[in-house]
Amino acid sequence: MTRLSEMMEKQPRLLSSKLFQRHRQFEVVLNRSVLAWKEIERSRQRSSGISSESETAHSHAIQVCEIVAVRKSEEDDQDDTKTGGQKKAKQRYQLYPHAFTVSYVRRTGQHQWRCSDVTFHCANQALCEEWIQVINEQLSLLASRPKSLLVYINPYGGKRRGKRIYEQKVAPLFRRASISADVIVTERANHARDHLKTEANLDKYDGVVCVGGDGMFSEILHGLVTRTQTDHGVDQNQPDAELVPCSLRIGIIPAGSTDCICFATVGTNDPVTSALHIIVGDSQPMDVCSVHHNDFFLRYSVSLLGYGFYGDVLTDSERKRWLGPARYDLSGVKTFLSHNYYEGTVSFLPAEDDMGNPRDKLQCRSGCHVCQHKPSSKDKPWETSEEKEKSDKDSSSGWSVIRGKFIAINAASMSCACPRSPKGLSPSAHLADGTTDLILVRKCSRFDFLRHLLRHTNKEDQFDHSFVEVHRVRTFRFQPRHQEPVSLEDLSETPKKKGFGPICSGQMTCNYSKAQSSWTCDGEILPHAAIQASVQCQLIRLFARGIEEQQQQQ
Ligand SMILES: CCCCCCCCCCCCC/C=C/[C@@H](O)[C@H](CO)NC(=O)CCCCCCCCCCCCCCC
Ligand SMILES: Nc1ncnc2c1ncn2[C@@H]1O[C@H](COP(=O)(O)OP(=O)(O)OP(=O)(O)O)[C@@H](O)[C@H]1O
Ligand SMILES: [Ca+2]
Repeated sequence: MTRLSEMMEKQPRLLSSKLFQRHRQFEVVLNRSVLAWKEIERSRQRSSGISSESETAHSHAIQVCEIVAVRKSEEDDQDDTKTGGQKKAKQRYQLYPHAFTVSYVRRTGQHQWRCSDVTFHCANQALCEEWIQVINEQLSLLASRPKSLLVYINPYGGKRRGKRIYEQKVAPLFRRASISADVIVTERANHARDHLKTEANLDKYDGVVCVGGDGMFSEILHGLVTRTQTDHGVDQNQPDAELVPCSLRIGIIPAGSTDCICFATVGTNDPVTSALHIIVGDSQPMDVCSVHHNDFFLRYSVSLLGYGFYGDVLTDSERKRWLGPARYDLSGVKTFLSHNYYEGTVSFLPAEDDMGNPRDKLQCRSGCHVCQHKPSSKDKPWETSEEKEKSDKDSSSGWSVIRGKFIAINAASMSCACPRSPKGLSPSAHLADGTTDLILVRKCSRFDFLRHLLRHTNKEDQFDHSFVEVHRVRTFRFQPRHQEPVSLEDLSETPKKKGFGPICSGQMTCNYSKAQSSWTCDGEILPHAAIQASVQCQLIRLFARGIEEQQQQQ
């Protein structure tokens, strides 16, 4: 076949017909990108001088790429039967028994999507079949849509509703869109990760879906990234290794406690919305931060890598798993009252100036320009501030070094927006820019820290405090103080950690050598306090499109 005839073959056919919907006649047009229908009666009224006010209400357009499926209608598909007009529907069905139903994405506000149906009646069977065939031809040209998925369900995540959510809300939509799914209900923690790492035949699939929370997503991330590196002979233990991006996209059906990754990539944590993003084949690249201790790989992070406050909250909340999502609030209050601080040294390599900065109020949204701009060199540092203490070696290589007493050290590779904090830990962090926002909260009063925390829940700037600084970085290191060579002067200082009430209490004692917190890495506790973290730009892709700027109500 010649190239021209090949191209002709791939060109979708266009259609235009007069079809019926309810008791009205519509001009229905399908072109390359849009299916549109407009009521014929109303247009005539307009041309005869009668008000055309209601015309827009009766003219609709949907993007072909947002059509879920088309099928031959059953009698039940008649719109009027649902709205009580059974008699009319029956009459029309007898008059025009040949009908087809198009299922499509409808936006309902708050970034939520729903699957809606519209049914068109045709004058004859051939026309009806032609419409179904042409719409299906168009859908088959959408190459980014998955046909086959591997689904892992955590039956114990969040409020333990994962299985029900999948069976009742997601599986019917996948069936409607002719997506085949192999489902594995996990039997233990790390079941999904281990299966992906070694057993799963990934050639069969166009994507992997997890039904659960951020912990379950983390399992899929680790399974898929590790599998990809193994297949390509890349050693994850080398902090400088150039990791190979994963070819399969990941879908998240939210059914967990925090669902921060779903929330920050879709704008809501709603299972039906996520299922529809998978069906239409959306693709959102995402940064992954690799975390090492010396030359030993620890974990990957996509959301929050936190030491001090959040590390302590997570450590405490692990013992309260039975409480479900409320465990974070209880441990949060307890940790807040403990008011601990930790000493150490943070070194980081700042991102270039043109990568924006965490306080520029440029939020990462669908089609984000910052994320589309790929830096030419990873090593060009931005200018470092004078206040920072720098060793000769470090200043020459572009590293900034900050030594201090910190209540929290947080690295947010994405905004970390979630229902608890709708704008997130770093509202202007980007999903796929190859950087993480490093937030340092220095020792301050309880009252000041509370003011800072509260700003995560309102519109005020949580970085606008003298004790908070934030840097956009490509890589950073942390060294807790007690692991550094200790000078006599250091030893004469007071203990580095204070508790609430009795000074020696809880998980830590006043023992100087234990004055450390732990890192929480997307909700998992790391076994080492001294770490090195590097952002791997766009290592994975999700079935998402980022948060949409404007809600088009339909
Ligand atoms: C006064 C209200 C202040 C509210 C401040 C809320 C800030 C919340 C920021 C949430 C950031 C979540 C980042 C998500 C990370 C996920 O990868 C991870 C795995 O699911 N989840 C957590 O680490 C789970 C982290 C959960 C952290 C909950 C922290 C709750 C703090 C409550 C402090 C109460 C102080 C009360 C004083 C009277
Ligand atoms: N069958 C299982 N039994 C026990 N634990 C499991 C099972 N399957 C997965 N897990 C583990 O459960 C943990 C929590 O899962 P998930 O993220 O789905 O729910 P969650 O309640 O939101 O937790 P998180 O707050 O960590 O996001 C995960 O770390 C995962 O490894
Ligand atoms: Ca990022």
